[in-house]
Amino acid sequence: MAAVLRKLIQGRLPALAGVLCRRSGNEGHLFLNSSGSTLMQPRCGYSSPTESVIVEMDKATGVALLKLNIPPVNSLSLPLLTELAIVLDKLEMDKHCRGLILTSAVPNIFSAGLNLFDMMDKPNEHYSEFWRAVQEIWIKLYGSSLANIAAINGSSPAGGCLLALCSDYRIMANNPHFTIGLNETRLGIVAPFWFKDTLLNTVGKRTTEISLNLGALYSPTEALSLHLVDRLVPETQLLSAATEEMGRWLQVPDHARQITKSMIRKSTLEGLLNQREADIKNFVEFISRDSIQKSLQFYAQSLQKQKQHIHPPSSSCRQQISSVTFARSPWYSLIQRS
Ligand SMILES: CCCCCCCCCCC/C=C/C(=O)SCCNC(=O)CCNC(=O)[C@H](O)C(C)(C)COP(=O)(O)OP(=O)(O)OC[C@H]1O[C@@H](n2cnc3c(N)ncnc32)[C@H](O)[C@@H]1OP(=O)(O)O
Repeated sequence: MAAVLRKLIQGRLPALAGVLCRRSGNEGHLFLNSSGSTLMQPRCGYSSPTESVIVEMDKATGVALLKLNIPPVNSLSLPLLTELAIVLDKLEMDKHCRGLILTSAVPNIFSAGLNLFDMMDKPNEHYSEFWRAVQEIWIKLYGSSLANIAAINGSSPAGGCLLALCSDYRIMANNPHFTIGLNETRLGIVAPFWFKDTLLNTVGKRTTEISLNLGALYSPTEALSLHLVDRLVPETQLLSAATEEMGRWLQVPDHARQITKSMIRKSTLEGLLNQREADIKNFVEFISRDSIQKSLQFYAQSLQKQKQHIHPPSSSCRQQISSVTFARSPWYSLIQRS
């Protein structure tokens, strides 16, 4: 079974594998730049603010801390997804790496989900390439043989929530301004079946039904009560809590944990692996419809407008606006009763 998981992961993006550069003089740190070309060039200074995926490897424990670093909101664009795929391959192939903690280097945002502009006003070839990259990340993360903990240090809508759902365990910073959930229907789009399956496997059918249909975004406290996340901690303790939790997962022999994980996730993974091309075709057909494009444009504009109403838009104020707009969910009480 572990071999099945490994096979799922290896052999994808083979041309890109192995091009990570290791920072000389700072052992165990991998840094990638959002420009594909720089990936090929070993560099000695990596403190530029344009680093989009940062990996800090603790060689003593074999735990990699992976930080998404694309301000302002860590939206999952095609270049970011491509880089992330390379990093995940590299970590999977590193025999010393046993665990992965996924978090964000951007204050208050874990990830804003898929980059809206990769789904708007583009040729079908772009949609197709973009969706393949989204699939790839899900396959790698959901099928990862590593113990994987999400340290959710900010808002995490839609694709951001999906990233967190791929982990084995989710710890969220207990900040009432943060929200998490699959809110796709609020944008006039539809979460594909494998987003749905990932949520279903985590929170069960009734909560999935209500959450997905209504596009609900939850506060950390709500998310905990629905088992969308496993634990809340004060923001300042998030990384230490994730590290401590990782210790618990790494006490289990890797092969036993990997085979168990594979047994539980294999059929869900195969659901997509067996029909990737059809899923890409569906996505392209759906996203290129005029009505869907209009919905996305309207939504993207509404994000802009929220800011225009406030002068000047302090970051704490903007955070509150987003929370009020998307998070307060009257349907939450329905779930509580169900
Ligand atoms: C038959 C069925 C077939 C089905 C086939 C499949 C169908 C399609 C499936 C598609 C699945 C989609 C998944 C997704 O992930 S869609 C993305 C959803 N994301 C969101 O809804 C989040 C939107 N953003 C926010 O709510 C807030 O930005 C956030 C709470 C994350 C942060 O708030 P804050 O106030 O701090 O920041 P701003 O809102 O001011 O944003 C700053 C700038 O960032 C831009 N932005 C925000 N989110 C995105 C994004 N997702 N993509 C690109 N850009 C984004 C925002 O516009 C601001 O830009 P400017 O500074 O230029 O104004």
